Amino acid sequence: MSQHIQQDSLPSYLDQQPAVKSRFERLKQREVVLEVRGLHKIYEGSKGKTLALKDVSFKTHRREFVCVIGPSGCGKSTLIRILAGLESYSSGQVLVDGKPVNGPGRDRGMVFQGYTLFPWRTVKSNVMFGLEMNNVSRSEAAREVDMWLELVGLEKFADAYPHELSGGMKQRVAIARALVNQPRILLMDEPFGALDAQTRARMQSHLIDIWRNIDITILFITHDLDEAIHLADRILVLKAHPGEVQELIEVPVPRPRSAEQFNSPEFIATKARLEALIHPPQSEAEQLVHPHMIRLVNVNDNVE
Ligand SMILES: Nc1ncnc2c1ncn2[C@@H]1O[C@H](COP(=O)(O)OP(=O)(O)OP(=O)(O)O)[C@@H](O)[C@H]1O
Repeated sequence: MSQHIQQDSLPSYLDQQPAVKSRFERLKQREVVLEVRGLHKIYEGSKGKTLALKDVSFKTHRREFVCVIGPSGCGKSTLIRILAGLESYSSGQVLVDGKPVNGPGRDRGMVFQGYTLFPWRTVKSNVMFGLEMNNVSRSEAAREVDMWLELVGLEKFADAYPHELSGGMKQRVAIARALVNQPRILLMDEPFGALDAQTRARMQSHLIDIWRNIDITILFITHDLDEAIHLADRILVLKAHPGEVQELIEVPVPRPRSAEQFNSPEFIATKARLEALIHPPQSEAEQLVHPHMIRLVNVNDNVE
């Protein structure tokens, strides 16, 4: 497919091929695993109150892959921390399988951007941690851990320590650790944000493989529009100040997904829509506002 598809010859991101359309119809008939209703979050800080989330509502169906994107400060991390039960909310409801979320629970696994492994524990012992917390017997835990390490392709590194692993491998351990409790939802906050481009692409396909093979619903935060389109069934687009739902986009790119699709008309049309939502053209007045640049040190040479 040509890299240079003219914007005006693009299909609409709302157009869906029959296979994509029927997949969404089936998806919407699956049970709702996560429901967020009228969620508000107000932070009270030294500078007064910040309305971080305003009336956020959406539903996620079983085995759906939802990505959340939006400009910096739109409340993505606040949202995922509330869903994980790590942050309180001011009003609204968060329901997992119809039950209100009041704190962290086994039904939700979490993977963060930073490497959050315990450096003094081996890979196996890191993955076992979640099971120990839930009082699973050692023999059962060992069996479970072996299975999950195999799923993320790290069985040969079971006895390695985190400092012996690459960034991608550490995130695979973090994924195994989140999945070992067999949660209903995997909450991922920019999990591949610190990886180099090649490792990131490999981790994306790996995550798709895992998701296809197990009964898991994924909510994945990213800044990267390509990543969101490549991974998601639907993309929740938030806007900032206050963080509100702008649109919930059904990604028209067929599955199975592959790197070749990055240049397909559906992909490009979806990306153009996301860009228009996230980086709307600046008004003339806004364009005129430049930060005041001051020269802090004496420099004589001209760099241009
Ligand atoms: N603990 C806090 N106290 C006060 N305000 C906060 C706190 N945490 C976040 N905020 C504010 O809430 C809003 C949403 O922040 P949040 O970190 O959730 O956004 P984000 O979309 O994840 O940002 P980024 O993409 O830059 O990580 C911002 O205006 C932020 O300044």
